Amino acid sequence: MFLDRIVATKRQEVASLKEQITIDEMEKTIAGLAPCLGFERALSAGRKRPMGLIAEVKKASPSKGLIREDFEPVRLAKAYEEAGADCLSVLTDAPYFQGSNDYLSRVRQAVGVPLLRKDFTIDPHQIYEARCIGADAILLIAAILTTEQMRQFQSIAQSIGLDVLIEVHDQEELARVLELNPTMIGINNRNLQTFVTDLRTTEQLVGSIPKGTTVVSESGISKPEEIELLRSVGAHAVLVGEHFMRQPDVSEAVHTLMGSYSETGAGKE
Ligand SMILES: O=P(O)(O)OC[C@@H](O)[C@@H](O)c1c[nH]c2ccccc12
Repeated sequence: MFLDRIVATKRQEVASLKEQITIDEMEKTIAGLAPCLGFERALSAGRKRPMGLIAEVKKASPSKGLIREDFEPVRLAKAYEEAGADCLSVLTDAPYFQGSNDYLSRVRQAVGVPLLRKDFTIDPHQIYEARCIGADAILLIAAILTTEQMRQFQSIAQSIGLDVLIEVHDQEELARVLELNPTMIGINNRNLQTFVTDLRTTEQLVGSIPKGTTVVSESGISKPEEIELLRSVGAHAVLVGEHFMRQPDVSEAVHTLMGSYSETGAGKE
C-alpha cells in the first residue's frame, strides 16, 4: 500500500526532527508568536461565497508527478488571496509532494488568510512544528491514525491554538472520527490507496455528519456544476489543488470555478 510507504518515510523524518529540536524548545518559540487566524471560522461564518474555499499550493503529487512547472508558492498564494480564497493549504511533505516547510513560512509572511499545513501528521512533534512554521490548522488523516491518536493530537493542537481538519474517506473512518466531536471534517474524494477520485464519496458520507460540523469536500473538484452539487448535498467548503495549479492564471481559475464573492461574508452561523 502506497500510504504505508508515505508513513514509513514520515517516521524517519520525524526521528530526525526529534534529534534537531525538543517540544520544550518549540513551546518557547510558540509563546512569542501572534495568535493563529481562525481557520474553521473563515470557512463557516466568515466565508466569502455560498461555498467556502481552501485553495491549495501544490507542486506535485505521487499519482501525477510534477503538476506545475512555474511553481512560485508566494505568487500563487497572493493570487489565491486576491481571488477571495477563504483559506489556503500548503503541502509541506517533500518526498512525495515536493512541498516544504519553507514554502509555508514564506506564504505566511505574504498573505492574511488562514493556512492549513498539509502533511501526514503521525507524531506530536509535527504539531508543534506546524505552529512554529506559521500554520493555523493541521490535517489529521483517519486512515493512518487510531482514534486515540486523533484524540491526543486534536487536544495538543487545540492547546496551542491550531484548528484541526480531520480527513475521512469511508463510513468506518467517519464513525471513529465522530466520537471525537470534531469541529471540521474533510471528506476526501480520493481513495489514498488507489488515487481514484469520486465525488460520490462526499454525497455518501455528508448525511452522517451532525449539523454544526464544518464539512470540507476534498480532491478531484474542477467544475462549477460540481461546486453546486456539493453545496446542495450539504458541504460547506471545498479543497481544490490540482485544477487550479494546471491553469496559467490561478486567480481567474478561482473566479471561474467559484463565482464572484463579497468581502462581507456569505456564510451562516
Ligand atoms: O489536487 P486535488 O485533487 O484538488 O486535491 C487537493 C487535496 O484534497 C489533496 O491534495 C489532498 C487531500 N488529502 C490529502 C492528504 C495528503 C496529501 C494531499 C491530500
